[in-house]
Amino acid sequence: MSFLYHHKLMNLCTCNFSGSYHQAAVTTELNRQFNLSTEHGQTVKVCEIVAVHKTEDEADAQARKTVLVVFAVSYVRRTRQHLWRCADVTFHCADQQICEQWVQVINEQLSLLTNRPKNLLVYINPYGGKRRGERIYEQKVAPVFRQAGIFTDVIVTERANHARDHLKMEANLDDYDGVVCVGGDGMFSEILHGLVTRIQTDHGVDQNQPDAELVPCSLRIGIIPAGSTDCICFATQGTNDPVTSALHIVVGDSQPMDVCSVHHNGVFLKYSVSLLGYGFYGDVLTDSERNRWLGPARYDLSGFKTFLSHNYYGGTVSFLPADDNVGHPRDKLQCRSGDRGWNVIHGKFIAINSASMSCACPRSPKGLSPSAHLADGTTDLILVRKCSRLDFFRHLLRHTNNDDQFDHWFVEVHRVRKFRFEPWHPDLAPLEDASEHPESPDLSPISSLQETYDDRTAESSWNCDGEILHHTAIQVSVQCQLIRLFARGIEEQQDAEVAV
Ligand SMILES: CCCCCCCCCCCCC/C=C/[C@@H](O)[C@H](CO)NC(=O)CCCCCCCCCCCCCCC
Ligand SMILES: Nc1ncnc2c1ncn2[C@@H]1O[C@H](COP(=O)(O)OP(=O)(O)OP(=O)(O)O)[C@@H](O)[C@H]1O
Ligand SMILES: [Ca+2]
Repeated sequence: MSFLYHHKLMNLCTCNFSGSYHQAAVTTELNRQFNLSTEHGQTVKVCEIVAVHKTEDEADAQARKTVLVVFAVSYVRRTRQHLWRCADVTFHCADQQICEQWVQVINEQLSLLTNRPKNLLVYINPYGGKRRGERIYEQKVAPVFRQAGIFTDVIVTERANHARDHLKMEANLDDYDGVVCVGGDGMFSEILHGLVTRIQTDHGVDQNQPDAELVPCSLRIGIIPAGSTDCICFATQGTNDPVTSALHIVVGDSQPMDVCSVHHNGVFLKYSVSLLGYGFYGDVLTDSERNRWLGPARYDLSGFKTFLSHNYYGGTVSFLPADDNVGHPRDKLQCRSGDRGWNVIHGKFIAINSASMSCACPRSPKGLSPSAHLADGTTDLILVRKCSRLDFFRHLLRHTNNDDQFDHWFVEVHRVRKFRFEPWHPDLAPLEDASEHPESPDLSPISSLQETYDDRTAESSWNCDGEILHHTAIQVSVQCQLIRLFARGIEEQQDAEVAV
């Protein structure tokens, strides 16, 4: 008998068997990666099969006037730009027993994939982004989970911090293999805080100790993008598409990720996984909160306004470079305990950004720091000093094209493990910043906007993954691989099939 590839009636390669086809042979075939040898040479890996099920194909059976048994394999198909879709390939055969054997063996093989989640706790923010969280989940994600046989408990949040508090205090984490967040970066931040805090509490770890060794979370987090920026989702899978996210969850992907802990004078403030931004991105966020009703467009409006304000802020940044532990045999640094190798920079800054991942998002497909790594225990500290509006505009523009946004006299970038920021105290602030470029004329005529601006007293706020921090003096420390996502990082572009 032969298995027929639906529509094109292709023989399933090496499966042209007659008589009884015993289970071991089927397993061997599967172990050989389940080759659907079509004219396109397509291969489906067992680990990318979503589900297998017997189906009816009466119309086809009538047309051929034979009784055909049919089973369908749903699998992950890559389309363009890191988009994944669930595709079906249907097999026909005349022998019911063989058909059942195939279904059984494929299911057995799938059950051996222990990285796949079986029970998930899902939180939906109905107010994130364009307020489509519930619809996105019901229409695009729930059917994929159902098909893959995943059980879910779904909670639609009723207030801000509902998900965080539920995870922190109520949820029975033993019941689940993962937590799914339907929303944007702010909603992800809730899940992150709920989960990390819960694990530390359960293990008696005090988060207020900046040097505490935090306990990594065993539960993975899935992100179904339904927010305004969706940077964490975009930067970890290359697209902000709900179906793609659902499929990364189904196949049980695992991507470790660094988390920055932020303290103020020894008191824990927040965790961050993407952007910690003072100055420009802090001001954009503060302004945008007043215009939440505008949805994602609020960031463009506030970005434009903040750009025109052209504020800069005095302060001192100290950081511990990532390569400090390497040293040099002639650096005269003897082996002693305590913090060594801290660099200190005083200056007036338009922006101080710490990017723990690329922060790629639809607004900036390569992100704030295109080469930042997700799980290397470091964050990229980007210092944008006071410069003209035109220069800052050029710098921003380079986030949208292939030019190097760090290649400006007023921008420097350091890969660090820890950093601190201290705003200048008004009485102690130097009158002039020696680091300013001698030739940095402000070419724009908008200086009247700054009449009341005093850079010795002005303070910005920190944008911590889209949440405002209420302290400006902060200490930041990267916690290497504290959490894991249902993701695999951005895949090298493969020869994607064109969607039909
Ligand atoms: C000339 C065009 C330049 C466009 C430059 C775009 C750079 C965009 C870089 C985006 C980086 C996002 C980092 C992710 C941060 C998230 O944790 C956080 C929470 O979701 N999102 C934001 O804070 C939301 C941050 C949103 C920031 C939007 C900034 C828009 C700037 C617009 C400047 C306009 C200048 C026009 C002059 C004529
Ligand atoms: N039921 C709710 N009512 C009001 N606010 C909520 C509710 N559930 C969650 N939130 C809060 O809504 C805020 C924004 O949510 P979310 O991150 O999902 O969308 P966004 O801000 O539009 O997107 P992004 O963070 O990607 O820019 C979060 O800070 C979250 O705490
Ligand atoms: Ca990193």
